[in-house]
Amino acid sequence: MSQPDAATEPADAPAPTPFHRLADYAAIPRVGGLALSRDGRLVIAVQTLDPEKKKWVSALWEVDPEGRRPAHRLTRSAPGESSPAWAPDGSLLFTSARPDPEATADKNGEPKPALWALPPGGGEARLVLARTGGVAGFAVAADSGHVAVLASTMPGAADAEADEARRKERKDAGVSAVLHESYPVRFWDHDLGPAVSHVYWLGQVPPEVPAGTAGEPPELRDLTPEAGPPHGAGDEISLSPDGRLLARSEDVPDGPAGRRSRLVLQDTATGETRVLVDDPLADIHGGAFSPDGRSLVCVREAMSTYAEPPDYTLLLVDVESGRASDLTAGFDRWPSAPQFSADGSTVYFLADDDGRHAIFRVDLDGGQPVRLTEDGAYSDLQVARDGSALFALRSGYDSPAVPVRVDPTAERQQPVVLPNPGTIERLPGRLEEVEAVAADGARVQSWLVLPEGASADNPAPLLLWIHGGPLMSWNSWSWRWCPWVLAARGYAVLMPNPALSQGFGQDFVRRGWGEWGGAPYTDLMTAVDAVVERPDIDADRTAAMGGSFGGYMANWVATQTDRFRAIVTHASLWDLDAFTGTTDAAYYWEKEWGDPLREPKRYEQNSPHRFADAIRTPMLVIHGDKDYRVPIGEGLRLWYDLQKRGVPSKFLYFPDENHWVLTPGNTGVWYETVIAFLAEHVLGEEWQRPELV
Ligand SMILES: CC(=O)N[C@@H](C)C(=O)N[C@@H](C)C(=O)N[C@@H](C)C(=O)O
Repeated sequence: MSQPDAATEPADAPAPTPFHRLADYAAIPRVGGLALSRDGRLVIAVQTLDPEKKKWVSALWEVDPEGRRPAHRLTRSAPGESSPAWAPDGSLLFTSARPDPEATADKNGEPKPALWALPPGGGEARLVLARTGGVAGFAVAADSGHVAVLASTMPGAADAEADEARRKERKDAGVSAVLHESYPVRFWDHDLGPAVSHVYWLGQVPPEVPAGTAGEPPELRDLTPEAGPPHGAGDEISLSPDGRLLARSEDVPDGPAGRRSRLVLQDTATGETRVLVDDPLADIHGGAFSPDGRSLVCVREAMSTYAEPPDYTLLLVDVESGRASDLTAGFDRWPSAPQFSADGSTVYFLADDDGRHAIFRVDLDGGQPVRLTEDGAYSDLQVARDGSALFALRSGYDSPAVPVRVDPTAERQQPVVLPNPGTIERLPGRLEEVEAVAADGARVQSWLVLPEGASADNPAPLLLWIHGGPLMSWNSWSWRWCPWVLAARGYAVLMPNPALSQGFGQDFVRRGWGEWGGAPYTDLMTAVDAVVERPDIDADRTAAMGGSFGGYMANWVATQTDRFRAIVTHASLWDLDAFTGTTDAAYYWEKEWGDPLREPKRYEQNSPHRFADAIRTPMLVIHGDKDYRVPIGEGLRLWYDLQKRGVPSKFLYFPDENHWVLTPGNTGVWYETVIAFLAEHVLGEEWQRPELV
């Protein structure tokens, strides 16, 4: 079954859906980030293409929480606006690299994000705070309106001037080198050091000065003057409602080359710091204050070991004594992003559950968590101050993220979608949930996207898409890996959640722990075996693809079976030993796999490169040079190993992309190349080399 690619049709012919043409796909508005004010105003961040179509730019839109009026745009600037948060007086704070006569530009000429405020009644936004290294984030105290900011600062710089002078000195001397004395040195897509993040106390947002008057730059007090490499003061902060306390996750050494995080509390008036939760066997993340400021709820991640995967629970912590109790004991899911209810008697949180990322509620006086939402994946959870509603972003394979209103008392509900610019009117096919049973009896849940017209008379070619992580699951919309772009070209897309996937219980994770080539692989094959039995699927025309861990698995699939006609592998792990020493956080992986020199077993049994001779399937290798999570060496070595063996293969290389592909142009050629490669090998069409690569 093959459908014409609208890209080859006359440009003025209407495409049936925005997924048929990559240019239309790139132009769909993308909702991300939601903030609720204390008087119930709701704002979302919406990304759209800039006029040159070179990048996506975010703007803030106001959404009607009652769902009666259409959303309207609040901000407009070329660099865009993001990270919205309301102050109690109704002004809207956000970060933006938009120009301002008084804003400090980065001395390399790149404007950096600064803190801005939109007045309560609307009008012109004004600059609140600019730093040479930019404002990386901020927190607002819910009742008092005090503000703390995160800003990267050069070592030893006592104030903004010294920070700027040190940056200039390096620039003038032509120095970009960093001397490290502790591990790690990189994180996902950026280098660590020499500047590290500090937390500054801004206090109340300074009042607006009359037009034409130069206001004094606000005075900042460094709450973390001792912040040092590699991660400085961290990047997760929250303020108590009265602004008197600041909670943050602080990164500390864990063995000679490892890190873990603990929860610290600071008095914002004196800067005095005390460790609130510190557990040598766990990472402590986040920390949301109760409405009365007396408790905090945070996430405890029991660190993994060679024998056991990590496990997560919610801790309720008494601010005064530091006493912590487990709020979700016995709950066989991994809770995250907790928030107190308006009256402080309940905690709402998110957790992967059975191919969904649902909202849950747990009462402080005991009882098991209750799932509030039926389908979809939720994020950006916000609690209305009067307790009447929850607001969040909801996505799924049926919809990209859109703002929704959720009833805090109802169970397994479908939320009310609020008018917004990101709703998709029509998808090019339909979504089904399917399941299969593995040899050991485990249930393997999958999402199956079917193209329009797939039937027994017209069976669709099948694409197995493998998720990353691996401790994640397919449950939410992804612009990066969108099955509907492939469905619009006639493919059915199978997205299984094999062993190691989250949301199916701890035993399901254990089935694959340290044995990536075992149950995770066989579960995927079980899912494919079940789906190719369907009359609307063409069992002879199949391909497999995945990114990151999904890329590892795509490589592993290539070494284990010739059943697929083509394999696409993006940002993939190829040689597990080489990967472990060069990824940004080696200690994370060594917990599961062991030290490669002392405990080589898991590397030997699971590293795809050791089985390279078995590969017969044509492969498309994709990698970004700036990927510090799965370093480029993995892609280069894989490509060389394929070429050396004469395996039909191509290498789509992105010199300036990282673990993700972030620009519209590169995203376009990513999809175009994948589509062309699949068309050649799966559909038997002639190879069409994408023009621009
Ligand atoms: C510290 C760490 O490595 N964490 C993992 C979640 C991770 O980054 N895994 C990658 C190999 C991966 O698969 N990434 C996923 C999240 C992706 O989709 O890029």
